[in-house]
Amino acid sequence: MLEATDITVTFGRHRVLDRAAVTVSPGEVVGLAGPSGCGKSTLARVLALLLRPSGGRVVLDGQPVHRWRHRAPRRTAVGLIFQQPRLAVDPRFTLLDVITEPLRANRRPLTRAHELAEELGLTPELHSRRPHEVSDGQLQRACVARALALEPRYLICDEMTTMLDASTQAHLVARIEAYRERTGAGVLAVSHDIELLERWSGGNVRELAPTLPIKEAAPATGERSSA
Ligand SMILES: Nc1ncnc2c1ncn2[C@@H]1O[C@H](COP(=O)(O)OP(=O)(O)OP(=O)(O)O)[C@@H](O)[C@H]1O
Repeated sequence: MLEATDITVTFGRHRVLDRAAVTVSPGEVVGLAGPSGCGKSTLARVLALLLRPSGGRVVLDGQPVHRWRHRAPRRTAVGLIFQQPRLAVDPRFTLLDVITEPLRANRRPLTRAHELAEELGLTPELHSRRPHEVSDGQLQRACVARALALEPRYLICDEMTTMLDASTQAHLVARIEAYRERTGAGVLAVSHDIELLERWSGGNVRELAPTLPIKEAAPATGERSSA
């Protein structure tokens, strides 16, 4: 189980999350909805172990996460797919490099990259192209393949299909569903598209409420100006 409880995240004076909570069980799809700016992506990054919260705790399969900077194998337990693939890849990489990167970093057989490319519908002529030579949909397919490469136990899909057409969206959701059914992975799907979340999660959707901005701290009595 991937559990985040009492998560508080503050950027400067802005409290983005205030005791937020979400839990994803193995094999489950959880939808995460909420208005723009309420902190969905921030919570997704906390769950993906990329952002250390100011407060609260994350527990991964019974183990509390303490060492946020440590590149331990548990990092590979949670895969993350971002909304904008162009911001999520090195522009010098070919699509095959994108998929191969986590395999290489974790000393896994690279042959798996070709299988993943095929599963995601990336034909061989696309493998050697760089991000500027492919469509957003083709690049996102490579990013999904990259996220699946190390067979994560949990997958966080942050607005994964927002910018894509309906058929590419359906294809990517179907690939992740096939992966979930085969491996029993848990999925957190973040989106503005409530219909997509309802359909994908079978109605298992959490709504994240926006927090109020932190109020200016009142000056202590003794420090009050005489003006
Ligand atoms: N690294 C950061 N530094 C400062 N502020 C940040 C940072 N990351 C996010 N924020 C702010 O936190 C708030 C929540 O951002 P977040 O991206 O989590 O919202 P969201 O609910 O995913 O929004 P959207 O649905 O529009 O993608 C926003 O006001 C954003 O500007």
